[in-house]
Amino acid sequence: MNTQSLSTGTAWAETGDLRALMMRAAGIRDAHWGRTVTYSRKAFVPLTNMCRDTCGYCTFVKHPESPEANIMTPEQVLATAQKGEREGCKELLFSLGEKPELRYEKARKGLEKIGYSRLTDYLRDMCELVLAETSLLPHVNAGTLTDDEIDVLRPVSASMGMMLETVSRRLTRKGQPHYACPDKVPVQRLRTLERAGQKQVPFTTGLLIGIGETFAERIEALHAINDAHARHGHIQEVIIQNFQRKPDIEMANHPEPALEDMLRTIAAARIILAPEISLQAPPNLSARHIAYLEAGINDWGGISPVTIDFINPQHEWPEIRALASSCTGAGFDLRERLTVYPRYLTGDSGFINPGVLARAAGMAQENGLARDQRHIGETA
Ligand SMILES: O=c1nc2n(C[C@H](O)[C@H](O)[C@H](O)CO)c3cc(O)ccc3cc-2c(=O)[nH]1
Ligand SMILES: C[C@H]1O[C@@H](n2cnc3c(N)ncnc32)[C@H](O)[C@@H]1O
Ligand code: MET
Ligand code: SF4
Repeated sequence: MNTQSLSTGTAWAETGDLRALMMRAAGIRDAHWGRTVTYSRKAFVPLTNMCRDTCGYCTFVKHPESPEANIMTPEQVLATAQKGEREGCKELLFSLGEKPELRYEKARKGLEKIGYSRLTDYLRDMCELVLAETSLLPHVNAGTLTDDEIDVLRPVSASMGMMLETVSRRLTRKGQPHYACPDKVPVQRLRTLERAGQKQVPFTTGLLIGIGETFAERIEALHAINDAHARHGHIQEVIIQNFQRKPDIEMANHPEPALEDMLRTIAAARIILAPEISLQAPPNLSARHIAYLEAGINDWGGISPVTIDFINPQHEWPEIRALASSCTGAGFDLRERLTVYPRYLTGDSGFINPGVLARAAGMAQENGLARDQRHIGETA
């Protein structure tokens, strides 16, 4: 816990000298993670774009009446997974809308047609299919989860995640991005974080920057994440994601966060969070990724050689070799990692279902990812 932030409010990060702040954060990163920056080679499966929420920034979601609304078939899921496998992916990222069947008759019918009454059960079976038919490790990003949903998904996934995004209740009011989004009520997000910890799921979370939150609210969110981690040890990584403007969203005219704002938030995150929590910012969202390294990140998240980023489709993934050479230019080695971090892969960690753990630990050993991840130049 950073006591300075508690005793002097947020001015130390919000208005203090930016260079000094970044250097302090980079020092913490260097001490724990060295000059290595990682990524996970993944294939992306947007299992469904139907969702009971209507976040003002989301371009991914489609109304069930829209001709673009869909649920991927098992054949489509498997085809994407196999394509990923052929390209050397080790992670299968399921990212999807939340509980559409609870709001829309049409979504309920769509699920019924394929034999399910609940999206989570279909997701579970698709994770199982990927485990049975490919070598990939499923990572589940399905938003808020109940105790029961975590129990259902835990045996068939290596790790899970949910962006906390914000702790601001103000953003759920009319006219705000989280208005009428039951899964974006901060207390529900915080409960999911806590449940994942209680159930020992290696967990990814993060902040969405620039949707109307104050700097103080970001600091509050970082402390909430760190406190949950202090209780359970389950937070493997925190993503600092900038809001991306797109023409087809409610927030089409909302400004994107400035680079300085991102850098201050990244540095504050590195200072507040326990050092073993990996700090991630997406490379495809900004041409400014070198500055993110200088502000203290050590990870780029999942990068796909086979699928587009369905959440921010206007941005292409950086070609992995090109990213490697720009990292080298900045004094960093780009290395691959698994979706789940090495500290959860010991037999007695208590995290991860034993079958999936055995597979992940085997993959880590085989590929030299158990500790110090493999250098990109040796793999490509
Ligand atoms: O390509 C993306 N991957 C996203 N990922 C995936 C992430 O890049 C990697 O899959 C994880 O780092 C695990 O390796 C998320 C995972 C979560 O658990 C929670 C939120 C996200 C958000 C994104 C995202 O916006 N775009
Ligand atoms: C998977 C994650 O993607 C994030 N997400 C959704 N829409 C956007 C956007 N326009 N810009 C940046 N991030 C976004 C949400 O925070 C979600 O949790
Ligand atoms: N619906 C989930 C969330 O918002 C995950 C994917 S968002 C495209 O957290
Ligand atoms: S961001 Fe996630 S929860 Fe919000 S509308 Fe999009 S899919 Fe649904």
